[in-house]
Amino acid sequence: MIFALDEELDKLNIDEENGLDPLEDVSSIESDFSNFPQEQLQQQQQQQQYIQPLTSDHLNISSSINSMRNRRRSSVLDKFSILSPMHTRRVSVHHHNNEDLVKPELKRPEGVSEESAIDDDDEEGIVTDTNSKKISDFKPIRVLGKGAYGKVILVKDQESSKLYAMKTLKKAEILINESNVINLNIERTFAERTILSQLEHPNIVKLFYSFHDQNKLYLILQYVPGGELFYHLKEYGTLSEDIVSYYAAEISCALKFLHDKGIVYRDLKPENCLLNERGHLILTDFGLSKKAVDENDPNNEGGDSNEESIYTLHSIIGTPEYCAPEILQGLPYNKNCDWYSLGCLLFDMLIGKPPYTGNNHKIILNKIQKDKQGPKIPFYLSEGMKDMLNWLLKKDKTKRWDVDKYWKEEKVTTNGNGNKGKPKKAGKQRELKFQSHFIFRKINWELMESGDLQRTEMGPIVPMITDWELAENFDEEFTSMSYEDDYAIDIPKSNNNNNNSNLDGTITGSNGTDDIFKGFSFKASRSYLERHF
Ligand SMILES: Nc1ncnc2c1ncn2[C@@H]1O[C@H](COP(=O)(O)OP(=O)(O)OP(=O)(O)O)[C@@H](O)[C@H]1O
Repeated sequence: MIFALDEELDKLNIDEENGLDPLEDVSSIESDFSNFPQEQLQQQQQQQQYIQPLTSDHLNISSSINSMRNRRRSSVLDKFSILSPMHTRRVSVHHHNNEDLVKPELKRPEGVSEESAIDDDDEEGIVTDTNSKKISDFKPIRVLGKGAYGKVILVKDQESSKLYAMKTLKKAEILINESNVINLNIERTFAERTILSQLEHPNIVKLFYSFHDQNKLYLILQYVPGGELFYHLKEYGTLSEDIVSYYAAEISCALKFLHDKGIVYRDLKPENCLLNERGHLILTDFGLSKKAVDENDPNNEGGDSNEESIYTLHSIIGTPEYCAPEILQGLPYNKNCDWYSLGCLLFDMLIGKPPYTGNNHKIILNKIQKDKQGPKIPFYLSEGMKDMLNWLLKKDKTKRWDVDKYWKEEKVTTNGNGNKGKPKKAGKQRELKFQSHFIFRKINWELMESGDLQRTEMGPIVPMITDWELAENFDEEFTSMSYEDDYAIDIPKSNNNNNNSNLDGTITGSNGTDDIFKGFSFKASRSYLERHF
């Protein structure tokens, strides 16, 4: 369901309902933490190298909040019936009869070849649709989660006994939709496989294989056994500032990495943040991510006019409670929207709900617009945290912290006069370097950015795992589900009965989907597989 928000979310406005207002307006807080003594920071960092593993003191148990926390899925394209501003890709809201359905011209997204791999330096890196893995290579164990187009199942490689998370997507669900959404669905499906096949980052889920058969598409992903951050938030209610700062740093590293590659993530929310066995945060679900054209790239010769620039994306997409206001308004946006979503996620972790909630995007947008001074932030948060939230949650994107630009202090910090370069605020844009912010005083950015920290240290919440196959950190709502429907091995129908299927599962024929999913299969290079297992 698209932008379908649980009505229960409104009930989370417990403070308003009870006449209590623990929130204060801190929009005027623009304190500059650049003056925090650096030596003291470094000393602190050395002493307390990383944040200590979780103790009960770290957790602000809030049963009233956690009992009401509701899952917000699925985040797909919004169907804007009322708002239809300029630059908005309009998506129809009414249902068609089959006869009325105008079959769109289906096309594989630009840039997706029939063969692909992470490296081409070893021959295993290149696969075609016919020699990739197949469903029968994996034994299903249990369901881990459920998305818009299928389930995510914990599977075991029959040959190696390694565990993976297998994301299944039903072709019919992708294709049987309102006609003008189909191409966007296909684009979304390919985007996830293409983007993930090109990434390698310690805080981003790894894709090892992808393939398809007659009815489904499969992504064989790294199994992240610690479950969703959502699951842990549901358990604990809210988290301490130390823990939140740690996750903020890990998510920021992943977002910055994506942005540097021209990718906007667009779907940051606790359901898409998983914890690995060491308690580090792993971003998953790249179905809404977009690799956009860099207008400044001299190699970009204009290209397809349908391509959206990284500087100006228009699709209305995401989960409204974590969406930047410009997206909700249907205005052009850029990678800066991910930093607003980070603000919403931090707010949620600290307070128990995102800054604005409501039954639909319009209610949320109204609330954002009504709140001239920005969201109300509780008085009990530290000044540093208030400052961070305030700068990320600026509704005017031109005033929002441009984290990509002001990411970190360059190595040489002296200006022409030999004075130490001092971060400053100029006009309305914040020029303080993100990594130097007070809330990150305990983070060793160098280790984190290199991935060494994730390899050698535990994160702040180390999930309880007695047996990886039990998937103990996943909601029973999912683990108790049947996987029969999503795992069924398709027996391709023979070619001479006009049923449009080939032995490799690709569809050919006159059903309008000719070869549309061809090129979906992928196998990571041998070196990549060896590095991660
Ligand atoms: N690599 C993984 N390891 C463990 N669990 C996973 C993994 N990937 C996904 N999951 C689980 O499955 C759930 C659904 O996965 P995902 O968000 O990728 O599906 P989706 O179809 O894109 O969902 P949505 O429709 O909500 O966007 C996740 O929230 C998570 O609980």
